[in-house]
Amino acid sequence: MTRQQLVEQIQQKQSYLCVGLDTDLTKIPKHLQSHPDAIYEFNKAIIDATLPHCVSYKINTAFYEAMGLKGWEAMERTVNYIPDTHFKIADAKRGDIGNTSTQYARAFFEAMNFDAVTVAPYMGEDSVRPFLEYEGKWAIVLGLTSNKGASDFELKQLVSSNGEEHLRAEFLYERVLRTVAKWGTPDNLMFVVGATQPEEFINIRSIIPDHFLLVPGVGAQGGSLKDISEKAMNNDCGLLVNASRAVIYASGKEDFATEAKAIAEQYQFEMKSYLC
Ligand SMILES: O=c1ccn([C@@H]2O[C@H](COP(=O)(O)O)[C@@H](O)[C@H]2O)c(=O)[nH]1
Repeated sequence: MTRQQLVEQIQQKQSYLCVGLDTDLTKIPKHLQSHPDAIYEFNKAIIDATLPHCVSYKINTAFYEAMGLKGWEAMERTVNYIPDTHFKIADAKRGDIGNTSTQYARAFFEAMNFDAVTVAPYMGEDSVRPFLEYEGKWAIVLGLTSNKGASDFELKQLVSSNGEEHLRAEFLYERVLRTVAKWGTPDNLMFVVGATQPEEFINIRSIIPDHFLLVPGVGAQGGSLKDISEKAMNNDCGLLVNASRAVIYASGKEDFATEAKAIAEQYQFEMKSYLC
């Protein structure tokens, strides 16, 4: 999906919600757990219910990989079920030497029909580049993540080498944004920014004004949709805000899909107010 198509979807739907399909067999409703295709059946019901309220789905591959072959099959069937109107993200956090990243890119962009893959930037340009070489596909690089451990490396200040002592030394995540932004364009590169890092949103936008941000951390992790929307939206919206557990586990009973729809609709309603 191109940037223009994504922006059109956001405008049409008046939503920048990404529903996270972090589907865990132990957390889905009891009546589905014994179904031979439980994960796929659950995902299908969630997708049918939330489709009008979101523009994207994010499949966190860990939940599927953990189930072995059956999990990979459920992932593939799920991604094929999502219509092409919706932006399909493999949250796989890949990245390796170029020769290996090329195979990861093939796995998600050729063997499977994802629009984007999340990528860890630690191994540098050759590890990210293979994900940027597909027309209409995207790398979503980890910038400032939503977890507590973001302070272990991402929020560490680098020792200044330019002699500008009056300036605060750069955070590692800022260096990542500035450097990685040169490897791609706002048409094939997004960044992950956690909704739990509100004090950094304005700074992030000053460094990468045009890129889309994939924002996990609202809902179960307590981040604020209002904060991210007011501080980091750009002229194209520029945001995909993810909620996984808050939507898919809105109810643990037979009404799970109806309740997921209701939560997705609430997010869409709030998003509408920030878009106008
Ligand atoms: O910084 C990050 C990067 C990725 N994630 C992923 O997003 C979802 C969040 O799930 P919730 O249930 O809405 O909390 C999940 O797949 C994470 O692995 C993140 O949370 N933070």
